[in-house]
Amino acid sequence: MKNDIRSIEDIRSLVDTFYGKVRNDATIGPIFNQVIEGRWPEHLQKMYRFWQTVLLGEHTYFGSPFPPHAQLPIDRTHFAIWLNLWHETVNELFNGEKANEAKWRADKMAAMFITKIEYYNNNSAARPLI
Ligand code: HEM
Repeated sequence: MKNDIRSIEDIRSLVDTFYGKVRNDATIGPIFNQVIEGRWPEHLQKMYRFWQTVLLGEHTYFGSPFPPHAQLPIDRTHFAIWLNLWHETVNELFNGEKANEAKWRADKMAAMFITKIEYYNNNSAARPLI
């Protein structure tokens, strides 16, 4: 029986397993690796803080999630792969309310990112403020 996401150790295991899959994905892996290069440890630390804040209510992430994505060569097909790997990872490791919330939050954030990216692509003069 799988447990729910309850601690920072759970968040680390979720994030590490997920980005392990992301890095190996033929479509989205190279996009991450090109931008992040040798900064994977920092990126993972940041993502622990992000999900710790979102899921555990422990406010360790102070940032703006969208701007780093604004100029990436990504569209809904990339987000579909990202979300598929995220759902797969959450389901493999956890079960419960927080696990469901992790999937729901990612779905919502991805939808918001896609809306913004498509908007900026169609309005080349506009620049993301936040
Ligand atoms: C195919 C889809 C995605 C790609 C290619 C992508 C890629 C990236 C990259 C390259 C960075 C910047 C890393 C750096 O330079 O340090 C980043 C940061 C981040 N991503 Fe994504 N991402 C994707 C989807 C998502 C989704 C769906 C979420 C939310 C659930 C998300 C949340 C974040 C957050 C919170 C950061 C840190 C922002 C900050 O600097 O404070 N990403 N992502």
